[in-house]
Amino acid sequence: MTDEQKIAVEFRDVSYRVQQRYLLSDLNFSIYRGEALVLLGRSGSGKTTTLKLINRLLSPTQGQVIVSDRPTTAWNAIQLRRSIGYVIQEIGLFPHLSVEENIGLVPSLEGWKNSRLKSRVYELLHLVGLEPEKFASRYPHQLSGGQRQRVGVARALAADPPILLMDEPFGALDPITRLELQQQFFYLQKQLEKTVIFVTHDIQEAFLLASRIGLMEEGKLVSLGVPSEFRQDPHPEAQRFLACLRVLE
Ligand SMILES: Nc1ncnc2c1ncn2[C@@H]1O[C@H](COP(=O)(O)OP(=O)(O)OP(=O)(O)O)[C@@H](O)[C@H]1O
Repeated sequence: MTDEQKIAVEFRDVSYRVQQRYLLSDLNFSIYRGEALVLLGRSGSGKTTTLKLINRLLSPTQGQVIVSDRPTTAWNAIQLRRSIGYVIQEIGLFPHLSVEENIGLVPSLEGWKNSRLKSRVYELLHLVGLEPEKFASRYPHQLSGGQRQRVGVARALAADPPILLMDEPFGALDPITRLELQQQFFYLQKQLEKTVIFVTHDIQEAFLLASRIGLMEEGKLVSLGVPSEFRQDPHPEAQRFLACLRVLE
């Protein structure tokens, strides 16, 4: 594979501003196929805004975000979003749709036949550790937070998108369920070879999941590297995050 073929998403000189305020500036980095890039940063550092530029919920005010070799602005927005799974914290499931209908939503919009759709939904429920017979017909309010997040992951995977965006998907869970989901997700990502961009402010989570960690501070990417490089990074914000890790050790 050439270097270009290895790249799933590329930020080229990207800035994003609202009126005169820059929420993101000078982002230049690539996300490689099959990697789990964790965007780490404190609250308000610009992580969510960066994710939204990938599935074109936002467009750069300067520069380009290239997804699968095309700038997001040249994509049909609907097609682009269907090729990118999106998991966010808590919200996201449609309350009036069953688990089965929630997971099957995108494939059914893509015109999948009922029998194929059902077997896909059941396969995905197995994959995320929920018994299909028990959960397929439930509604979101009949699930625990952890089960809802599993359904959210299954839904994001439904149409087999090559790219997954995950915005603090496990943030609201108790620590034990959280670790369980993180570990399962880690193996799932490796097995399915998805390109994942995962947002968190939790450095422990970053170390658990990341093939590379990108650190954001005030709308800038101030560090990018594999976890062992991050551990050695002298940048003050990296040091502040690493100090949180040491408290836990
Ligand atoms: N539409 C908007 N208009 C103006 N400012 C915005 C808008 N959206 C976000 N912001 C600001 O941009 C900054 C970055 O927000 P963003 O949601 O990307 O941060 P984050 O790192 O994801 O934070 P968190 O971890 O709290 O979710 C914040 O200061 C936020 O208040």
